[in-house]
Amino acid sequence: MNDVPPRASDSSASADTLRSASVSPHEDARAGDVVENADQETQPLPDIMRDDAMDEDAPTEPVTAPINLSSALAKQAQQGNAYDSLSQNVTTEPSGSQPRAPGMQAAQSMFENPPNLARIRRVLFECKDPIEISLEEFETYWPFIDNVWVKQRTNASKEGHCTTDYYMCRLRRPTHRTSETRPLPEGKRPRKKRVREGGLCNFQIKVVRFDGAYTTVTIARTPGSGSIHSHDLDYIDRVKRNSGLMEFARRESAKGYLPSSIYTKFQEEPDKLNEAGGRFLTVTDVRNVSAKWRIQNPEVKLIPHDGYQLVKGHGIVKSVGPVSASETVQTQPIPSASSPHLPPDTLSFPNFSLDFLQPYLPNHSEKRELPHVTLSYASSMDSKISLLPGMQTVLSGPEAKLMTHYLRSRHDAILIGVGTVLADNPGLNCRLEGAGGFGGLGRMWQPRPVVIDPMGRWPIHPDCRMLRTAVEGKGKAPWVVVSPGAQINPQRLMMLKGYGGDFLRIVEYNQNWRLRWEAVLRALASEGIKSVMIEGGATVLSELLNPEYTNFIDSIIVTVAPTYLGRGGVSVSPDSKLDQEGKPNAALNPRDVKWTPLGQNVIMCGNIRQREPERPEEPV
Ligand SMILES: NC(=O)C1=CN([C@@H]2O[C@H](COP(=O)(O)OP(=O)(O)OC[C@H]3O[C@@H](n4cnc5c(N)ncnc54)[C@H](OP(=O)(O)O)[C@@H]3O)[C@@H](O)[C@H]2O)C=CC1
Ligand SMILES: Nc1nc(O)c(N)c(N[C@@H]2O[C@H](COP(=O)(O)O)[C@@H](O)[C@H]2O)n1
Repeated sequence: MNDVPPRASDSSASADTLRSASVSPHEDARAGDVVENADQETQPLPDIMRDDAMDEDAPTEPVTAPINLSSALAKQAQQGNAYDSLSQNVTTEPSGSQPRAPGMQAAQSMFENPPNLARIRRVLFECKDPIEISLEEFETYWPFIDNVWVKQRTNASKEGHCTTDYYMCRLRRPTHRTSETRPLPEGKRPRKKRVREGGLCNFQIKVVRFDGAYTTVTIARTPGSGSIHSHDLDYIDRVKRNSGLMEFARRESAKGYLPSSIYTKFQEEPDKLNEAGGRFLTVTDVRNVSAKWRIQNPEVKLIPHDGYQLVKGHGIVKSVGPVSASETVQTQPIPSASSPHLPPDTLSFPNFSLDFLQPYLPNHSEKRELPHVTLSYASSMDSKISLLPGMQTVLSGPEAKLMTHYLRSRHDAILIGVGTVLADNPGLNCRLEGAGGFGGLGRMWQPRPVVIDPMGRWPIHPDCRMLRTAVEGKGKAPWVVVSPGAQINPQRLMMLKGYGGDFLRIVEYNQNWRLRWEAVLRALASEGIKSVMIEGGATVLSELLNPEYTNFIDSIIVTVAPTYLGRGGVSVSPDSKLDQEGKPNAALNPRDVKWTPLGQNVIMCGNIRQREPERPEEPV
């Protein structure tokens, strides 16, 4: 694990924050931080309980005791909520199966894929970002993608809690002619095996397993790895079959079925077979699996599946005629591919291009001291973001809403002021299909909500949407930025930590006795946050559009709605500015501006801070 940079928060460089040991090991850490946090996570409860800033005598809130995310999920599983998390889905209805009408017989399917298999195979193939998943998820999905990888070595930590397996893409390893490496038995001809030069793909990953109360597995590219494979997943599926798929074949062989019958049954469900990586499965693959089983069971007479027969010269053919009218069953309308496994609030991934956003988005490979900051909000024609103070107002149409959720997925954190939390009780998660909790693994694509609440005014409790979202595995728990004067009693602190959230205390003020934005951003950077999308509200946005902050703001993405909210509305507007001669001047002019219509809205994108020129990727 030497190649994971230590968290800056472990050094003394970070701002004075309340963050310390996490009660919920898997939720608090960013993917890839597992081992570095390991010691922290097993420490006794933090000293924070004795912090001077705490009001130990303050009345306690009605708290349901510190809650650990995994036990919360287990609790929900017992309650039968099928939509709560991927780990829940793993044990529920498999993907590809269709709803059955009452009384309908179970379909004669030979194999059942785990939910969302195609998408998850792609995620585990691309490894775009480090991903932290439960052991159960790992054991369910890894066999279906193990054909891509060849293990290079394994490292185990001294205490044995952490094991790291290093893998390279199969196409990096050369293959040899059998006859060149091994003498052949007499009379046996060499197999016509295609020789492959090594080094065709420089993709390398590590799989870090951390054994604790809740065992997690983190999958991440290693520093020397290329950023993408030099080929697609189909290419590897053609070269080698994965072991999840072959396990289906092995199980069926062990029931004594003919390889050609097993192969035929696979081919009857081509979508499911493709989903499992079996597009290039051959009858020989199945024969090889069956032959292994036959060595132990030579006496068994192999048979075709029910409803099939072996016809000499034709192979396996269906032996039954069409189903008679009395046997037909009215089925429910077929839902879209994976919808039975997704929460009802899932948003479909935009089917329109969002390429116009690209120049304004964070580039996480860029080395920088402070996070990339994007201001993103929705405004009326008269620059109002809500009808009245404290009133949530919808200004984004459906397309712009999808865009906002996409933007959330592209940032490490989403920041808002306490005024917005009190007005909107927002979820601040990414609800696009494919995000963690919405068909994706772990907390992938889920940003960290950050709330600026200097005085601790937010009466945070388990019913807040942000905490519910975290418990349901649909987002991360919030970090609340407070000043030293905030009254945070220990129960409140422990509750938030129990959900995987935390308080960050900032002790630096500006001349107006407001928290210094630079200190806030530095504290976030020290916690590993590389990009922040600031959504609001009016006070936060108006302040950050002032000249003293333009150096901290990279880009601005405003959704403009075709409506006037009127004078009573809440405006986003920086302070007025005068030029050197004292004449009124524009307060801020974003650069590289692009206007893009999206449904009924227009999206204005612009840069504020001068951008560093993009650096070419370092050679490996
Ligand atoms: N259309 C859109 O895109 C959006 C609309 N909104 C709307 O905006 C409205 C809320 O706006 P608003 O009331 O201005 O609230 P904000 O969300 O801007 O929160 C303001 C509060 O945050 C704290 N704060 C902000 N900056 C600092 C700082 N530098 N130092 C210390 N504290 C700071 C202060 O808390 P304290 O007072 O405790 O000192 C301040 O009063 C709502 O109606 C909401 O619906 C919100 C987001 C997006
Ligand atoms: N982009 C955008 N368009 C609007 O019309 C809005 N009202 C907002 N509001 C912001 O989104 C938050 C709600 O988030 P959830 O849907 O609850 O996750 C709200 O708090 C504002 O920050 N944004």
